[in-house]
Amino acid sequence: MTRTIDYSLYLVTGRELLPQGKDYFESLEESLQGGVTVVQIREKKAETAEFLDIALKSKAICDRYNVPLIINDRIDIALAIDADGIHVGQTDMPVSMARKLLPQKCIIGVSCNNKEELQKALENGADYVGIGAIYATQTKDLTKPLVGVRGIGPLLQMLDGTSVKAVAIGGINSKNVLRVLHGSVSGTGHSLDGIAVVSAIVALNQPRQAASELSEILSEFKKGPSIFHGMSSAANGHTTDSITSGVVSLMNQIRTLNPLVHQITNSVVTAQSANITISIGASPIMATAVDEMSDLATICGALLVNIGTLTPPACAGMLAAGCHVNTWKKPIVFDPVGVDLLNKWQPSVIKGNAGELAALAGSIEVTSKGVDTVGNGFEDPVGFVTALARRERCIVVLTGKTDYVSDGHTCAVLDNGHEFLGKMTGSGCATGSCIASFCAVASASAQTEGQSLRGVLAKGDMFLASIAGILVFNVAAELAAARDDVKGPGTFFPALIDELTSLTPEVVQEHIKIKIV
Ligand SMILES: Cc1ncc(COP(=O)(O)OP(=O)(O)O)c(N)n1
Ligand SMILES: Cc1nc(C(=O)O)sc1CCOP(=O)(O)O
Repeated sequence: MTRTIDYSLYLVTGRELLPQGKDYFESLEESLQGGVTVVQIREKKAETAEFLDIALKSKAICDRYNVPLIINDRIDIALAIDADGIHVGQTDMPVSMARKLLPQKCIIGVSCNNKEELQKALENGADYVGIGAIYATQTKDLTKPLVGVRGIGPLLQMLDGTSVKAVAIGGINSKNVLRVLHGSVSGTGHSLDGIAVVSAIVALNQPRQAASELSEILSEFKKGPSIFHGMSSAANGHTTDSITSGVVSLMNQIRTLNPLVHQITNSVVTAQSANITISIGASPIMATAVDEMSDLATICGALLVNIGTLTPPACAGMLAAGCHVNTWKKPIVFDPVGVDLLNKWQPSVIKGNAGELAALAGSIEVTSKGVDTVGNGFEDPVGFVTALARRERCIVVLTGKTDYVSDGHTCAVLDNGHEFLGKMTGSGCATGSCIASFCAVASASAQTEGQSLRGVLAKGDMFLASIAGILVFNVAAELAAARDDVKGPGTFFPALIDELTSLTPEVVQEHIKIKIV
């Protein structure tokens, strides 16, 4: 009978990567102690006798930990040591032939880089697939395009209804593993069965510690709450009353906390967004240089990435900033869309107008002219944002005359605002600054004592924070537009800044127009 394999933490060996002086067998044993669940012996340069010797000794060690052993490419070695299975690449022994040569109990894994290869692996009866390479790697010369985190989901979806398992491989380490796990879930909810690594364990002096850290992240991810690991508490049943009191609480905290909100935004609105951030009680920093991103991630409360007038340095800054901020488990608000960036880091909130979000979703229902949406928007905006939030595994905010906020389960429909906002450039960007500021407050004030944050992408209720950001901005806009000194869009903006500065939670509570669907 085929052995049941736990693919969670799949170690592929690489003797050439061992730190100087580290013994291979000692490293293997330590990684098993750290929580490796399956091992593949990959020897690209060893002669047969040496490969056999290593495989035999490795098998004895794996047996002691009851961990299955797989052999890379070589069926003869797999047979000789009674391995649990083999792993073949696209140019190795075909799966159907390997199946004939190996005992029935042996599992067969195949490397897949794209849909065609995966389809063939399925037809040929593979037991599992290694999807890669996800990121660039120093361990192997790659000949095919990177799959990227966002390329995994569509491949996993092809495994729906089959018993074929999947691991991701290539450049995965303790810093990016959570992004890989989160970002790869398919639209049908199919997740990876595990991750395969070489250098993230083998190249380290402390393989036990490295394996244990990865193992902990994997198990926390598996048992995490269903809604994006704490980014929304809406599934527990938000009502309009609970949202109102949550918004009041965030507003009460923002001026005391005065969170630093790092914003990489387009050049048209930089000063305006910074002033709006100050007026609501947060503190903006509009840095773009890559070198500053690591330090900024330690001190900022949240990051807003707003792609608009993209320049190569700003783009590099966005890439680096997101990775560092993810590491610190702080919120990222993304406005609106750069798929390459989403391969590298995970936003907590995606915010955009109908045209921008349609482009991200690949929908042709709505198009854009410049930054503006053409037409009336989506026929079913609630269904659209809810589905997109589920797919992107974060809060989605659709802005417009009516604003929609969803965490993939609950959708809040917000009807505050004023037509002058549509006549002011960058009002959407300013909403992003407000959302990011309240995300920073929600994150800083999240109660996480006694909870492991290993599997968590960002602390705090980002659903509530997004609603707070929109409400504060839109209620202030209503108050500004109603003032006697405001004659039109020109006098509106300074009045808006004044109203944001003096806005109280009580006034927001009085004006709030919200429906939960
Ligand atoms: C789990 C897993 N996935 C992919 C590979 C790569 O195998 P292959 O394509 O055969 O390339 P080489 O390992 O031969 O370089 C793997 N080994 N394991
Ligand atoms: C062995 C291997 N196969 C890959 C594939 O894409 O099929 S990537 C890879 C190397 C993975 O090493 P590391 O974890 O050090 O990046």
